[in-house]
Amino acid sequence: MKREDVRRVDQIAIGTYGISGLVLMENAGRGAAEHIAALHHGSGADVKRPVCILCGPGNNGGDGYVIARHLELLGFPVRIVSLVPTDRLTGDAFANAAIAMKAGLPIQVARSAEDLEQLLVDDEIVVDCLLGTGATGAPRGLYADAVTVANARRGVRVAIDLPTGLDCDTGIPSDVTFRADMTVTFVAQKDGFSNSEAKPWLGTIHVVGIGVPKMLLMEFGVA
Ligand SMILES: NC(=O)C1=CN([C@@H]2O[C@H](COP(=O)(O)OP(=O)(O)OC[C@H]3O[C@@H](n4cnc5c(N)ncnc54)[C@H](OP(=O)(O)O)[C@@H]3O)[C@@H](O)[C@H]2O)[C@@H](O)CC1
Ligand SMILES: [K+]
Repeated sequence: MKREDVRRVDQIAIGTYGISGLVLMENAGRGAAEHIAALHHGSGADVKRPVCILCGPGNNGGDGYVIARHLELLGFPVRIVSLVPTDRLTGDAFANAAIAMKAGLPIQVARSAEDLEQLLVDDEIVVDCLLGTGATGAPRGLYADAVTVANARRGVRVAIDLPTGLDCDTGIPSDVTFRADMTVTFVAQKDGFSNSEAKPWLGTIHVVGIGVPKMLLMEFGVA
């Protein structure tokens, strides 16, 4: 699907079908958490690797707070590094950040590249909830720093909905693009994911349904 179409599907699901955006976000985050948890089985070790979730300013970041809550339930040590103070979040993202805070999930705010250098460590699963379909252009400022630092760490990298920096319509990566080992994308594959140039940045792709009715998916030719 095209970026604008998948955003339209979300809007129609909420505005016309009456599905709460919180329900869509919960389905997205729970589905993503289950794929992240499944990464662990291969390692055989019974100790679950710690997970660091990088959260941006929008609903892609909102997914990260849901993922954190579900990964904790699945037994993973989890922490959140947000690039914005949580009171800067709005809507469904703010709602899930507030739930995460009340639930005692560890949240740290990174304000500079130095903060990110200290907060991101090796041997974690790093989850990219920085930018999703709301991104325009190459990652700017602290978002570029976060991608650069995350790519430099030794660990498994998971992109949520799309790797930050990758244009999901064309598949063309920016100079700074999150290099994912796995991408969990919502509703449907993004058109750009079929561009071979995008492969090194996507890793293994999983599509997670978020509860959008089949009738609506069929209208957009994805069911
Ligand atoms: N209910 C739903 O809709 C569901 C949505 N879902 C999830 O939401 C995601 C879409 O969320 P979204 O629309 O909030 O956009 P998102 O990508 O999080 O943030 C964009 C913001 O970042 C900024 N920004 C933009 N470009 C930038 C750049 N180059 N460099 C730096 N900053 C940049 C800009 O903020 P501004 O700078 O304008 O303040 C912009 O507003 C989607 O991918 C999926 O994961 C799922 O949960 C399913 C249900
Ligand atoms: K992302």
